[in-house]
Amino acid sequence: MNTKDKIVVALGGNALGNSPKEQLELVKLTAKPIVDLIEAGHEVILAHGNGPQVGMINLAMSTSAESSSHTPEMPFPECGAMSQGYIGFHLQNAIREELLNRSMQIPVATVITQVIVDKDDPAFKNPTKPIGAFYTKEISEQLVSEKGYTMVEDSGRGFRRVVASPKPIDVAEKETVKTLVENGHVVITVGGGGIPVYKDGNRLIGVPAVIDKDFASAKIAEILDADYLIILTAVEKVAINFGKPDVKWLSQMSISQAYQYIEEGHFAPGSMLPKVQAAIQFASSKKGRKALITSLEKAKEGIDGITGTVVIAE
Ligand SMILES: Nc1ncnc2c1ncn2[C@@H]1O[C@H](COP(=O)(O)OP(=O)(O)O)[C@@H](O)[C@H]1O
Ligand SMILES: NC(=O)OP(=O)(O)O
Repeated sequence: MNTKDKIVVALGGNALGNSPKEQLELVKLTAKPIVDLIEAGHEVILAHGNGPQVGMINLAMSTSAESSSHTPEMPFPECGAMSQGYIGFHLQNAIREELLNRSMQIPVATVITQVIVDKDDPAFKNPTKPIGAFYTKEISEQLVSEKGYTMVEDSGRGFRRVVASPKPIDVAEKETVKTLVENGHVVITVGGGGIPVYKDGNRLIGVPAVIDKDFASAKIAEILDADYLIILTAVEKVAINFGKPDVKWLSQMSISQAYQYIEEGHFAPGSMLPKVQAAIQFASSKKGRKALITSLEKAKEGIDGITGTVVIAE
């Protein structure tokens, strides 16, 4: 990595936890590797997931709606907006505090960000994005019959609800984000992949979906002309034969190797597959751009080239 890169960091679920209390504790740890990058002189733009949180918010609202006429059913775009505010609140304060602890006076802000999608995206007819908690097979079957949810098994970790996940086309607040970044602010944007909206003349209209934050992160990284996309998740490296005795952890993948591994089915849909696809998208979008997939704990070592999986154009 060059001494001063523009880096989009996409934070996975393990950076945030599953409750406000857990999140408040975890973001303190999350802030450290982020601030290490800023201290090293890089321009950092943060994106984050919201799968567990948006599922939790939506479920809480729908349960309440049944029991109380005072709580309306909360549509997904509004749930996404709430998740951006809730996560951004904790994350921006943790980063602000870590910066101040290191005597750095750098403004930090979360931009409530809308991401434009195609309202006719075929994804609306085929829900694939896992959200909310993990359930046993029995409870999952109950949720299908009682609530009409679509449920899938998620990477050997249990069953989860899936919702539509259209591809990001553009970021509505991109000029605001650019201006803040150019003026030295640390910006948290496209939280939870951004609030999905489509354009209708001058209006932006919310659609019930959850955009994948890995794709939205690659999109904002391209828009901002970033040098690096870093996807931080729960594993240190990407593997082929994941979960099998002959598992092989990868330090580097060329674009063509990555396509081949996708073809061979090595990356689970809804978890590692979108990360690898987003890494390919960004690394192949312009010469010199690199994507790195590693764990939050190993972020610093990954950035120093010691670990992680780097995706680069040939
Ligand atoms: N081929 C693979 N290599 C590494 N991890 C994989 C692979 N396939 C599936 N996974 C799983 O994908 C998870 C990351 O996806 P997920 O938890 O959905 O991401 P996020 O950090 O964005 O919440 C890993 O922790 C791992 O359990
Ligand atoms: N929106 C989104 O991609 O969230 P996760 O990363 O938590 O799945």
